[in-house]
Amino acid sequence: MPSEFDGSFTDFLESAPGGRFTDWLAACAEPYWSDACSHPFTVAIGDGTMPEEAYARYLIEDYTFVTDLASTLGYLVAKAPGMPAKSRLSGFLALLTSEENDYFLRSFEALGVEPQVYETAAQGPVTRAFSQLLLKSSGQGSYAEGLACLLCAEWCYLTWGQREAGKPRPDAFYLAEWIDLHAMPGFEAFVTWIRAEMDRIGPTLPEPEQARVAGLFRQMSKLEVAFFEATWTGKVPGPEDDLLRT
Ligand SMILES: Cc1ncc(CN)c(N)n1
Repeated sequence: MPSEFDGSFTDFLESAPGGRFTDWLAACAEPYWSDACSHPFTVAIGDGTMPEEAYARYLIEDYTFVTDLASTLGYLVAKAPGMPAKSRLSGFLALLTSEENDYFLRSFEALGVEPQVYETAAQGPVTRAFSQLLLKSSGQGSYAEGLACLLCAEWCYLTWGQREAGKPRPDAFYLAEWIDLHAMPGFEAFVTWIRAEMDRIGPTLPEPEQARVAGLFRQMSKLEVAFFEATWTGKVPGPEDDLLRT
């Protein structure tokens, strides 16, 4: 778990010479970053204690999130500076809209969630806040801002996915495959690439832009916690909830 930090990247380098820009982002997002990666919902995916009802609730919300994530990737493909980055991002977009989409459809069927439910599901307040942040950052913000949001979402899932992959797989295929999708070598390679891309670009940004990028990563981490919390407990947070505040 990174220690909490609230200084600039230059300050961070003074305390951790040679430190990575992405390590600074994670440290600035504490405690939310670690809370997201270790949320009880993620542990229950791997240890076979996940209630079906909570997982169905999660998948319905997450399908709307992943739909907006696909649009986010479209914006990032357009903004990426050259072919190597466009190729990485579009490769992941292809995976999301094929293999991962297929995973959702098979899981909905197994859990008895009808197409009209997941195709027309209204987003709850957390997913709405997520979508606004993702789509605004990648559509109206800079490449670095959109990339910071993508990094947080995928790095968090790689972190818990790899941890849970160290245990025997649960019986339900929808839990076992969700772990595999987030622990497989191709996914790890993609997250390693996003980190390297952010580590390359981040240090070249002016300080106010670095701070904006760190703020987005922190807000995304907060929303990852709120998302797990809402699907785990079934409680819908109101506007007064700290996790929804920017
Ligand atoms: C909320 C959320 N965050 C991240 C991921 C990983 N793509 C996801 N499926 N859902």
